[in-house]
Amino acid sequence: MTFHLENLTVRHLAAKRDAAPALHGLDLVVAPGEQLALIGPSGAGKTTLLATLACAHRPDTGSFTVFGQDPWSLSQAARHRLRARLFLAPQAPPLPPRQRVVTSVLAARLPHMNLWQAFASLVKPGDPDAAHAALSRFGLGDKLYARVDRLSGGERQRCALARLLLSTSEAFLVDEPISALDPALARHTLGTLQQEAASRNASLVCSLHQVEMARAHFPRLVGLRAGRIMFDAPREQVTDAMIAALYENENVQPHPGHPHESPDRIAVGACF
Ligand SMILES: Nc1ncnc2c1ncn2[C@@H]1O[C@H](COP(=O)(O)OP(=O)(O)OP(=O)(O)O)[C@@H](O)[C@H]1O
Repeated sequence: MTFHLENLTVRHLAAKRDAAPALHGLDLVVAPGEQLALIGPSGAGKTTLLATLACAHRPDTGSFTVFGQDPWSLSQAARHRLRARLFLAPQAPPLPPRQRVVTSVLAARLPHMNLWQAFASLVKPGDPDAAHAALSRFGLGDKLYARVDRLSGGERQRCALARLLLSTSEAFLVDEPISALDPALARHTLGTLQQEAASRNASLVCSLHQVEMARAHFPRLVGLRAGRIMFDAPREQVTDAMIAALYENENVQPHPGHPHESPDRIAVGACF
């Protein structure tokens, strides 16, 4: 199995001692090549679960294995090697702003370079053709030599995903990859991720706020709410009622304006 979680509880280090854990008693098994979408309201624990799978959060209790190994019983060096088999794509990728896109994408190969090769690749990109091919699959072939800080939010997200194509990872953990994309690009991006995962039999765990996209694209849906798994089922078995229960009472109430702030006053204030 790629991931095996039993009764896993995870608490953020920065959380108050009496705060509820971010994840409670989770049971989850993900096989090689399996593709699943994590859905659930804001704060449900999707990002925490992805980071836990990526061995970035140490669970409080329960059992957790990645490729059959408990990462937290390994030495730091062994855990680092295990992590190199996983690719975590965060929602806001921390790409160095002044770097060229080509250098940023080729950084996916740094774990396999010695110090000298790594330094040389920062000065002169080693394999721009590979970076170009990866970017092209996300529709960004023309951005090869652009600076990262001149990309739009959606382009930056896809630039980070292009790194995934150059990695040798066996599991992809992707946090809201389409949050900044229009519907056509979103479909294309999910399709590319899924194709890549299928071609290397990698597991794909992807968090999404777009429930209909999750239902349309992923064979298995895991619904998280308040840190607990509400359902884990093939998409055919996920009903509208289950989705409604997952998001129940999550509608945000509009913020009441101050009584003296008429829209006119706010608009005038905005002009000055
Ligand atoms: N670094 C942190 N320190 C303390 N608590 C945190 C931290 N990060 C997240 N949390 C808390 O953990 C819980 C789960 O957060 P998480 O970011 O995993 O949710 P999410 O489902 O990914 O939300 P969203 O859809 O808004 O991204 C929330 O209650 C959140 O406030």
